[in-house]
Amino acid sequence: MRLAVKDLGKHYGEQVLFSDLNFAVTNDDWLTVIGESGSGKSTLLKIIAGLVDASTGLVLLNDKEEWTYPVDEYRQRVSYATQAAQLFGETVRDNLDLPFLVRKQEPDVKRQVALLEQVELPADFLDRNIHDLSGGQRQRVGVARNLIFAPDVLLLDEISTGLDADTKAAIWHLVEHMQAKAHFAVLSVTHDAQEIKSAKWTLKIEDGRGVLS
Ligand SMILES: Nc1ncnc2c1ncn2[C@@H]1O[C@H](COP(=O)(O)OP(=O)(O)OP(=O)(O)O)[C@@H](O)[C@H]1O
Repeated sequence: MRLAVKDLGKHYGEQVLFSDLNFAVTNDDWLTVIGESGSGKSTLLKIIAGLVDASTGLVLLNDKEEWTYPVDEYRQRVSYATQAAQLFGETVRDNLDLPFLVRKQEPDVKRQVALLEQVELPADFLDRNIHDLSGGQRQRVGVARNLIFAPDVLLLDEISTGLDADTKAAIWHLVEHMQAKAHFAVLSVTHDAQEIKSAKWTLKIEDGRGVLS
């Protein structure tokens, strides 16, 4: 698997966020995306997720442009998690059933419970009403939903912002554990000092350019 960004640029009217971004990620890579507020980090992830159009350049998944994939297939391969996980329906189960339903499969309760346990939520959370969850619990359920089926690329948009240290640790533990098992690539946008400090590979968006280091 290889996801590449080629000469990518984005502007809103006169406002140029970035231009000529070039990089590629492959299995087991973890690229941490940093830069000042407003530099376009979230926009970059949304372009890669297929939610926002680029102004110039290409996003290639396995050498094929992202738009050539059927939308459902692309979303399954390139999974996007945001700061405020959008849960829907009534219960946690509704949310963890979704990845199975879009694949026309019967929900696998064992797998759902295993994922919950990895983010330190007990099995009976499956029947919790989503409105009764704390922010950190919602985020854990959101990330568990992204990882029920391993994607090729996991996009994390400031998912640990505002979370307490235990919740952050539980979520990172799940992502690292699943990456070691399934070998997907991670692109993670963050302002978290600890996360930036421990990053092995970073893309800094600075003055509209991307600097890899
Ligand atoms: N749909 C839109 N229309 C016009 N401008 C937009 C739109 N979406 C984002 N922007 C602008 O693009 C700029 C970059 O936004 P983006 O959210 O990508 O930045 P960011 O680097 O992720 O910022 P932060 O670190 O604060 O989350 C901002 O100035 C924002 O106002």
